[in-house]
Amino acid sequence: MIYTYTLTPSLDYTVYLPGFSTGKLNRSEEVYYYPGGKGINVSRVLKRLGTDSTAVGLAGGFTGDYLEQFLQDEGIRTELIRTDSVTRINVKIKSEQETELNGPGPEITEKERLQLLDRARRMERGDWLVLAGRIPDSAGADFASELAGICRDIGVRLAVDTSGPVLKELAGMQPELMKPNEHELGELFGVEIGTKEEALKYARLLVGQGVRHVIVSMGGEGALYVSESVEAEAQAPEVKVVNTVGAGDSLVSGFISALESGESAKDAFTYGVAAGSATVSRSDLCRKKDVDALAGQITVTRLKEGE
Ligand SMILES: Nc1ncnc2c1ncn2[C@@H]1O[C@H](COP(=O)(O)OP(=O)(O)O)[C@@H](O)[C@H]1O
Ligand SMILES: O=P(O)(O)OC[C@H]1O[C@](O)(COP(=O)(O)O)[C@@H](O)[C@@H]1O
Repeated sequence: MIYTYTLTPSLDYTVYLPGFSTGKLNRSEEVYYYPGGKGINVSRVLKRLGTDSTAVGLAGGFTGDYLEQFLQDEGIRTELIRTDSVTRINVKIKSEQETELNGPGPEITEKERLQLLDRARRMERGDWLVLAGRIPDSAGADFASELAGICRDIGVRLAVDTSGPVLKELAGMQPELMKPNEHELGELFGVEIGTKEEALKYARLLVGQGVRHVIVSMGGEGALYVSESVEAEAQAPEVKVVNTVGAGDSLVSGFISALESGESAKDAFTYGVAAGSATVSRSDLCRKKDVDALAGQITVTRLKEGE
């Protein structure tokens, strides 16, 4: 089973308008209320790609009710702990530019923290735990490393798609997959990353620390894949950009879904990039038929042989 962990879910209030000015009244023409949070997006895309998962996390208030119902209506298994904090609303403004306003995550109590850790203890060898999105300070400084320790002890494959100082700790705990974008990778090593060559250098350092698969996503530039035996670079296909929210999450979903179907890491990487780009071209995440079509158009260059 694949479990996605979202400590900071959201309702993504997504508005489209032709022009947006700060300090003025703006009227939007089209609005959507999508469930959000990175792990939630991973579960939604996995479902569309035909792979089941369970969305674990916290939900509260009217937005939490909406979120849970929405996921259940899509046939996604949920194990959301009900919390007193109202699930945040993240505002995504789509105009000439994309502007985002993300709220803080919930205040996590000690009881909730222990529940999240206990749930991981009941997972089985070979399961995936996808830890995605921000980890609020209230979860405690050692939450992520405790969770990673549980995964390591049981043999649960940990996929990490988060940001901030916790990335450094997790990199040393043998996660199966890390998917930083170039900025998160740079932050991890205290450098600015501007080219694929620089990204490759730091991705190799992560593999050297014991991460099995490293994917560095670089927006419209595509992505890099690095493991001990294979290194590859993918060009993203040209697509009309409608909404980039969830592109990184879709990449993670495409990669895991394809690996679970028995694809090689390189083919899974290609499928992941296709899923990321297919998501960008739609308002509400990718559809399988678009991912399948794009996967055939992606150029992947092997930088190192193997597998
Ligand atoms: N403008 C774009 N055009 C085509 N594909 C894109 C674009 N932006 C993102 N993607 C696809 O989505 C993937 C993840 O995007 P990225 O923005 O790097 O992730 P994150 O959301 O984690 O920052 C990219 O590797 C690429 O495949
Ligand atoms: O575009 P990405 O990075 O894949 O993730 C998008 C998701 O992340 C969020 O922006 C939340 O991010 P954080 O948990 O890092 O605050 C959600 O609103 C959105 O659904």
